[in-house]
Amino acid sequence: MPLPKAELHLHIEGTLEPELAFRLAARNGVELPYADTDELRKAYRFEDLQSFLDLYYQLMAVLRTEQDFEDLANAYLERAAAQGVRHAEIFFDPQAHLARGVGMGTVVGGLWRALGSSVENHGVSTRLIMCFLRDESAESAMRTLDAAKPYLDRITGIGLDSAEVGHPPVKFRAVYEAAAALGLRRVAHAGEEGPPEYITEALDLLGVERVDHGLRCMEDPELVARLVRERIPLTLCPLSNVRLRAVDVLAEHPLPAMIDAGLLCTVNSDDPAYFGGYVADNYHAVRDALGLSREQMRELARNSFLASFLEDDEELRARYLAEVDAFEFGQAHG
Ligand SMILES: Nc1ncnc2[nH]cnc12
Ligand SMILES: [Zn+2]
Repeated sequence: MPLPKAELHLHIEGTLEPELAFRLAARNGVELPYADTDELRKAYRFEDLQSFLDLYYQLMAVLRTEQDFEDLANAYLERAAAQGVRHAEIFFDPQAHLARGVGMGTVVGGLWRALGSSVENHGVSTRLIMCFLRDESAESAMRTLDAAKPYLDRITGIGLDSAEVGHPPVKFRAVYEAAAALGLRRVAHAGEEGPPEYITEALDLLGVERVDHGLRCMEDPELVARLVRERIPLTLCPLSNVRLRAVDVLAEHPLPAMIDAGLLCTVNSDDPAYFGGYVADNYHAVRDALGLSREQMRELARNSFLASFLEDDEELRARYLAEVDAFEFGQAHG
């Protein structure tokens, strides 16, 4: 049995495995510029965030109907459950679909058909977080928030993703204010490729409660001290960082230094279909490459539930935390 955990940084479109991509392409009459799944997999060599995003947006062309989004989410939830995920806060990128003529109702409706029955079907509780693409305009983000208004009963929060450098958080101040007024929780990618100042901006100008990645905070000791003091969770994605060259090799990942600094670190998979592993694979990879102890692994799992948006169900959070505390590690821990 795997260590119970929450996954807090997971792009549902990044769970599109090559086999499912080809199945949906055939179902929808979409032609992919790859002969087969092997040839597609060979394209999974990335230089940086942008080279990954190019493929990530290209493959989304196969997602067209509610059924497609439901199938995508169910495939993820099934894999996540097998990896010990008890709770998942799932990102989606509506602008990437709206731009292709796929409506908000199709995306949210399809995802919800899987998420709404996930506790019964997979034993995984879920929340949905709508991300804005930071390389699109602030006006487009505001229009997207408007388009989401009929669906806010199913959307817990907002996030900010896509190409980071050159698109500082300040650009989205107004839309974050509007989202906060609607009662939405706020997170943002910051400090993945962008500088530590973007993390500070996300905190001060967007009011984020969690920072996605936040890796580059380590370049600014004062920022680290603040993140520790304010107990701001970071959703780290170690295999993603290696694949997108934010770190050279896993053995050089700053996770141990971040834990030692007292940061509230969590481990997540980001876009597991593209980066070579789901969330337990990330836990195991850092355990092996960085020599994390059993108690550090348990702490990461505890942190994932502490950092989750379960304020509306503290009983459930307490139950998950008790599961982590009671977990008995096997030979290969975690
Ligand atoms: N790692 C990542 N960073 C920014 N945007 C993303 N969209 C999907 N994965 C992402
Ligand atoms: Zn991400």
